[in-house]
Amino acid sequence: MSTVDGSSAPHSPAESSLATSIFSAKSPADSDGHAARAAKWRFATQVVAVDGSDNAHGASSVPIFQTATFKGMDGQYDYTRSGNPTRGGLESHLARIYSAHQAFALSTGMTCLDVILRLVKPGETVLAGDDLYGGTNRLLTYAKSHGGVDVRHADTTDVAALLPHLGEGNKVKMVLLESPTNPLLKVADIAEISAAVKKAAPDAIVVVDNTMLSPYLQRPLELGADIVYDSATKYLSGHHDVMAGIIATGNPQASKDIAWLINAMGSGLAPFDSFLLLRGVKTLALRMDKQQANAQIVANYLDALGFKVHYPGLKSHPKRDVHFKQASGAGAVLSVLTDDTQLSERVVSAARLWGVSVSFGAVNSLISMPCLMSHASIPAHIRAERGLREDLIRLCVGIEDPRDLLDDLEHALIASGAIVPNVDPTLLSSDKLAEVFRENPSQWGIERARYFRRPNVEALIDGVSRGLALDGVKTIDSDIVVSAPGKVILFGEHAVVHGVTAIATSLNLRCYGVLAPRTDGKVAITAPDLEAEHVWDISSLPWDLVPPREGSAADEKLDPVLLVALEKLVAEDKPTKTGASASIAFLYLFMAIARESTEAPATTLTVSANLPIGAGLGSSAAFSTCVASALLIAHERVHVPDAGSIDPSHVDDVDSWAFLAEKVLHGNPSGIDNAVAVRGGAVAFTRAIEGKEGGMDSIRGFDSIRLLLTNTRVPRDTKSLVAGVAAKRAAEPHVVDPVLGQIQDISDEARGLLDGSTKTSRNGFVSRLETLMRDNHGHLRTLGVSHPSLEAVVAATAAAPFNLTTKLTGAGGGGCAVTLVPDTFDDANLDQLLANLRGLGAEPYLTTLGGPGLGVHTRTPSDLSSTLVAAGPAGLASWADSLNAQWVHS
Ligand SMILES: Nc1ncnc2c1ncn2[C@@H]1O[C@H](COP(=O)(O)OP(=O)(O)OP(=O)(O)O)[C@@H](O)[C@H]1O
Ligand SMILES: C[C@@](O)(CCO)CC(=O)[O-]
Repeated sequence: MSTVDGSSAPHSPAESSLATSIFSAKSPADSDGHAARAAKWRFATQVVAVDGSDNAHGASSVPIFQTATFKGMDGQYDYTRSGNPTRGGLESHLARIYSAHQAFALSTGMTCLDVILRLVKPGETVLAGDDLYGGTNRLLTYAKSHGGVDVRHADTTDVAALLPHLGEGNKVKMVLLESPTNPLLKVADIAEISAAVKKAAPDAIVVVDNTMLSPYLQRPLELGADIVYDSATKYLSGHHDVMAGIIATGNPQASKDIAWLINAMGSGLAPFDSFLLLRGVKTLALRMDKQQANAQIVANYLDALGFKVHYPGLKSHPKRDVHFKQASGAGAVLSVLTDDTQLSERVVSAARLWGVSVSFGAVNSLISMPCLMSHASIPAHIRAERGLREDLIRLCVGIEDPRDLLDDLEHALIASGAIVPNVDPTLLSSDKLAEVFRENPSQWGIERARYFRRPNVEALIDGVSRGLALDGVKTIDSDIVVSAPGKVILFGEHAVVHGVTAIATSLNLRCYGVLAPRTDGKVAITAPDLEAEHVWDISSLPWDLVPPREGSAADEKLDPVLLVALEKLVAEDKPTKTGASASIAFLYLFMAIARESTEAPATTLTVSANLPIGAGLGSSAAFSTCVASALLIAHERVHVPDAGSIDPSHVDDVDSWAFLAEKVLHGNPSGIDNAVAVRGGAVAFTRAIEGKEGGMDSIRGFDSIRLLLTNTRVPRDTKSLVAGVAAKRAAEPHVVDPVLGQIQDISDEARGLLDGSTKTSRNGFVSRLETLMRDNHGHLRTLGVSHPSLEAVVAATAAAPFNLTTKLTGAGGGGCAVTLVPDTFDDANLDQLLANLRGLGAEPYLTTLGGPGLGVHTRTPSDLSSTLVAAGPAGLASWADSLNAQWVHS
């Protein structure tokens, strides 16, 4: 019997666990051979078959003997430090599942190591692996500094690296291994090392920390190790609700030594915690199967995305064969490198379902950064020496539905910028992917990864370092000053999107832009009319998403992936709706024209217009033309002559890029607005569509008519109005298609009248134009793009004594109306009409039609941005004139 002070050898049930196993207890005679059959039960059966016989009432689970002392002098127990029936029940059960001579339950895994290290005397050597849990490392360091123990580290993946330490003259008492290691999942050949140690240093013991796999997947005692320990806080308990450690010994001497120490130190597990652990361990096999299957899916997914993943379940693991020789599964811990510590931090902090926590082995999935958490106690330089990189993320996989685990992880990877969507026409549909999941979940992880890819990290890092080395940043020499006009569509708006000819002219209201150099590696847009001011680090833009392109003209289509990325980026600033669209269009062109961050000039674009914005007068095309031309000039792709006009091929390039920006702003524009903004004058424009040839002819007759523009001041959005007409056409082609045909007839007739090819009197000319305008407005109403505010203007102008004809212009839905004012219209009546319109809350413009398209200032003094802003919309025309008329045009 053990004594309270532990001075004699302890006697606990665990000591005789094999002899008193449940099988012999239940059937001492073993008359039916049950014990022999039960001894062959597989692990999953053994782990639930806990002996409940050792209690007076036949309780089917081991009761909690919550007592410190036991009465009497001759019973099996006297003092719980030395032995307790609950702990004893746990220990005898664990001895079976570890294939151990004896098993001991202690308060934590680190206590286990502390007890085991006491087997080493001062002056003796512990030879340990070089990728150890941080707490292990800390305790070894303490044993060295306070216990005089010589601690050495070696690469345990290579037996040859251990041998020099084991030879004659070395006092190796203990070889301490983890396999696989935490967190690098390095694998040591336990059988080979045990044999080598026995041969070269027969007195040394081999100790294995088996926490990463648990006895379900690996039993080192069967491989020749002398002592195994486990942090039972992990897989053995499985629920992170108890702290415990298990030591399992392979031979009587080790059992005797360990039992003596535990009793002497008093580190045995408390009764209630023993109960919890025994409860948890019964589901070990079940939990581990699911966790491991999930881990394989996660590893496959990350590996297929191109990350460096450490996991023995992957074919790429260098010691996969060794691992599966000694273990029956790959476990549920893996680690992954992102190549960027901050990126890793962002991934970890963006995860939600994956809990950010130290430890592992519980049913819940966890994510952590070992260098900041579990391994932070290892000095940084030693971590670096041992290949433990700061960007390493450890994933400890639980039993959740793997689809939710990947959803959450994927979300974290996307949100942190670690992966970007992959546009690939061969990707599986979501139905097909769901089928793959049902049939082969592990393959599903790989298929799912194909939807994404890693951005070009080198380019990003390169960009960042360039962003820091500001001296080398590209910019422009001096301000680039540009301007472009708005437009009025007289006939054919909306229909033009569907291939009908439209007739439009430029306006003397314009947008002005100044692109100014910066020296801080940033790019910015300032749009005082929208109260928008935004700035971005050039290096932080998603350069890897810029689609490849050849030639100087723009792509025909927007890249949806880049667009979505820019929408997200711009949204971070919480801009207004118009500020967001202007920023996205600007950044899209900024990136697509430069193609690479190294080519992008650090600049600020300041824009302001005396055009009403979002009123149907082409403010977006004027803005787009300013953006495109300023950037192309910055890249020296458009040359500005000292005098004369801009080269027509350069004008075409500006038009193609302005059209791309219009696509950002309008979704599906016809191209008429940018054609007019870039080239000026009046045009008959037909979009090339569905095999029909497009075309653009200039026409002259506009300058001979007087038009009144009235802004209803009802805001609207061209993009949604254009989309609305497309939707109506799809739903009611029998209504819309005939209307489109009639608008084509109207445009054809108007074109003949305006260019003079249809001969008629002046009165006949005006009255025919009025009829065409009235008809066209009626058709636009049928298309659903008029608005009560526009109808109010139509009515006010049609009323006596004015009797004028008005139609909406541009996208409608509010915005502007255009009224034909005959030559003979009385000036006093005009004043009255203007007053009436203002009375409606509208804003009438008497403005000049026609006029130049793209304008570029040739000798720009610097620092014009602030004067542009100071001029304000009303002062822009005189501001432009004050620049000494050194403008060239398209
Ligand atoms: N002065 C400006 N400063 C900055 N951005 C502008 C300016 N003018 C126009 N924009 C951009 O163009 C958008 C307005 O486009 P929208 O198509 O709604 O109006 P519009 O071009 O005036 O009308 P329409 O295309 O029917 O002629 C704004 O949201 C903004 O993104
Ligand atoms: C409504 C529309 O026809 C004119 C917008 O100014 C659209 C377009 O042509 O792009």
